[in-house]
Amino acid sequence: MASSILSDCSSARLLPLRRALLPQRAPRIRPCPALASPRRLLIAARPQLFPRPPRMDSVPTAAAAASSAESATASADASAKVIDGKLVAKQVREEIAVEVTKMKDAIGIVPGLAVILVGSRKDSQTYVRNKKKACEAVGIKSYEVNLPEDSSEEEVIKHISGFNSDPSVHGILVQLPLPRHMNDENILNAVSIEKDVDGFHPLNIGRLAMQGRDPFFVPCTPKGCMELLHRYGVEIKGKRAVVIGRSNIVGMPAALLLQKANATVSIVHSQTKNPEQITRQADIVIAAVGVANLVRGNWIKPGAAIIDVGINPVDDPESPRGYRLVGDVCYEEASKVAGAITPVPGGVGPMTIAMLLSNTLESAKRIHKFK
Ligand SMILES: NC(=O)C1=CN([C@@H]2O[C@H](COP(=O)(O)OP(=O)(O)OC[C@H]3O[C@@H](n4cnc5c(N)ncnc54)[C@H](OP(=O)(O)O)[C@@H]3O)[C@@H](O)[C@H]2O)C=CC1
Ligand SMILES: Nc1nc(=O)c2c([nH]1)NC[C@@H]1CN(c3ccc(C(=O)N[C@@H](CCC(=O)O)C(=O)O)cc3)C=[N+]21
Repeated sequence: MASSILSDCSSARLLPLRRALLPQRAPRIRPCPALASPRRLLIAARPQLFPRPPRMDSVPTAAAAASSAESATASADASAKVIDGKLVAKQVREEIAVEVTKMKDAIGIVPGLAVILVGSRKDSQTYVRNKKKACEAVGIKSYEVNLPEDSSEEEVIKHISGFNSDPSVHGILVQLPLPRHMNDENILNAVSIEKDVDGFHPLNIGRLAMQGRDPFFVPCTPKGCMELLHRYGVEIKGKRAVVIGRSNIVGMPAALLLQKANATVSIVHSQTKNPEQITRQADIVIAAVGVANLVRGNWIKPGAAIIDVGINPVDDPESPRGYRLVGDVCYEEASKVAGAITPVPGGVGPMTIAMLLSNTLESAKRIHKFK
């Protein structure tokens, strides 16, 4: 039966349609062996992960965060706390909306975000549309430029330069991936670091990596992961963390942030031997790979906090879209072992957009010296 096959982490299939939409990434999905029974022993041994209530002391926050932790659910045999990114992102957006209004009333400035999209990938168009909607909802002004797939680097850079010198724009985002003929580095380098709300400029990444320096902006997805850990009261200092994936936009900055927060960090990548064994030592796992259900239940230390960044479309004839999204972590298995876990969808994704709004507000405040 299709539905039971799809609920099994071992047999979800990457959607062929989406395969065509992901030219820079080969389809990656792990057929997994049947569940081994010893994992069940781990469940009994699961220690207490959350000795204290969730903290709410970082990005603008509200009492609602407490209710997010309280609303964390546990299904019949899945006992991990659900880290509800959708709910936290909503709270963050509400807090940003308040700040935007305050700023507008006090100094007449409305934060502005410019998004540049090159080409016509359906997934990128959807992301850009969602970003625009999110901006509108909190009162941030959005500017959008759509360029054809065969545009030159110079054309893209011309638009970036225009936004760099436009005082109504406080944040600039170039949607990735760019067409193959373009050099990402040349383009990302052209964004003024003061407006680099994605945090992808090499100088921002360099500052993130250095002791005693701070970047202008922290990349949105890793920032969202950290925010979820903070808001759910997951202790980071002195803990062992494993980041699976080392991309410039997620894995690498996530590892830097965990390290800055005083975790002891290991990075697992495509050439790592024994990734299961390394991951099993972690109190905190951030998975950012792009392989559906790569991380199985037996990779996880009982009680660990799992942040699943992966967004992988898999066939689902029962879903209206014909596919559904799953993470890099086999949720079904992991939620029986972990102490807390983000779902996909509804985990890190909505936080990425919320952090983009947060970075745009932060930029406008900094540029206009508004506290
Ligand atoms: N939720 C959100 O907001 C966001 C979600 N994403 C999703 O996160 C996932 C990762 O994205 P991104 O970082 O851009 O992907 P990349 O393809 O750029 O990087 C993937 C990383 O995973 C590593 N990797 C690949 N295969 C394995 C494996 N079998 N075992 C261990 N490591 C492996 C690669 O290693 P190596 O370096 O050796 O090649 C690489 O470092 C995707 O599913 C993407 O859609 C991305 C951005 C935002
Ligand atoms: N310059 C740039 N900055 C980015 O931050 C960037 C990018 N390029 N290119 C693509 C990736 C991917 N990304 C996501 C954002 C939101 C969701 C998201 O909201 N996902 C929903 C599901 C959405 C759905 O149902 O389709 C969720 O996980 O709940 C996912 C992925 C940002 N990225």
